[in-house]
Amino acid sequence: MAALKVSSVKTLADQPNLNHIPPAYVFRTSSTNDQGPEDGEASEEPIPVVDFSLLTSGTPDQRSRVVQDLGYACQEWGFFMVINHGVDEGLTKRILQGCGEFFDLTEEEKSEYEGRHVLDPIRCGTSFNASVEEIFFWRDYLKVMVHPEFHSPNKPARFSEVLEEYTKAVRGVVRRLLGGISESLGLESCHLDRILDLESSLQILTANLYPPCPQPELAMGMPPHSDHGLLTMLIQNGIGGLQIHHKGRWVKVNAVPGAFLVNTGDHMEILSNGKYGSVLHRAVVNDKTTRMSISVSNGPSPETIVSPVQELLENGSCPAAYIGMKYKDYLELQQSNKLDGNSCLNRVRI
Ligand SMILES: O=C(O)CCC(=O)C(=O)O
Ligand SMILES: [Fe+2]
Repeated sequence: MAALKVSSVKTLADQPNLNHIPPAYVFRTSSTNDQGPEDGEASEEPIPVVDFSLLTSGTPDQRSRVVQDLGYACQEWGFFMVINHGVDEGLTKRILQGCGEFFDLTEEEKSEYEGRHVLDPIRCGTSFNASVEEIFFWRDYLKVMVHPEFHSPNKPARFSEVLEEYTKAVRGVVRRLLGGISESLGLESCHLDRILDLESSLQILTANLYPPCPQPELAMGMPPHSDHGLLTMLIQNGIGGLQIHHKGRWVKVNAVPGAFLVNTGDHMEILSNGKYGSVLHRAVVNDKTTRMSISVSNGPSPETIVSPVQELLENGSCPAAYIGMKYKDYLELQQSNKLDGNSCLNRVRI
């Protein structure tokens, strides 16, 4: 029997006089709300900031300080903001606008990109994996694989040029950051680039749309999860909602305007043998404004088998804590299941 199609949250939120969310969207009940640190009120704390310009053109001293900052941010937080990254502000505006226009296409136009399989290069839909979920998230999405092979929906007009330009610029920043992170692990700066075959890195852009929700305290935009890949680079339309899990608490991310919000992914945890843990994060919704975020996941090449870096295992004195798995296979496993914490990592933990 064909699965029942779940309509977009955008369509739902556009209904006049929507005062309640349908029961299928109730993620939290008042009895599970604010119960302890797992679901408690999010706090505000200063989050690590990395000045990218010092990594690329600072003095040797400044550079080594940034490498240290990166190591600290990856080890203690799994999250940091990147400022002075050199990606043109106009380009960032255009990609946000282009993704907004994609969500504004008619349902019929968008249905061309629904996708049948989780590894289809272009997919749009609602929630995370509506075919296996009982509770839906207050989120619509567009996912596009942009590297090593470039794909793009052919609407809206000129979207594909902006998509290509933006994701290429992000790849440049990611490669330099990974060079710094490689050094922070005591490796040569090109080490990760080489063993992960970053020339053919798999890069996926995901646009997330969170329309205003009449009962934001009951719904969830994206539940707690970790990302596949090495680094996820996120921007948003000026509206907050991202929270990260830090030392047992949820921390609200108050973004520095123009900064990239960067989090470590599962494959960073695997290759660093657990030193740089993949951070849990979630997106909450609000009842006033549509929030949009664009996350770009950056992984190794699809064929790379990711396992802990040999040099970090210190000749057997520190045993590998993860088995190797091909990145493409891990991705398929993660995308085919429900979004549930970092449960996919358990499949490769020894
Ligand atoms: O919208 C956000 O802030 C988070 C999005 C996210 O976690 C993702 O796309 O993986
Ligand atoms: Fe995420």
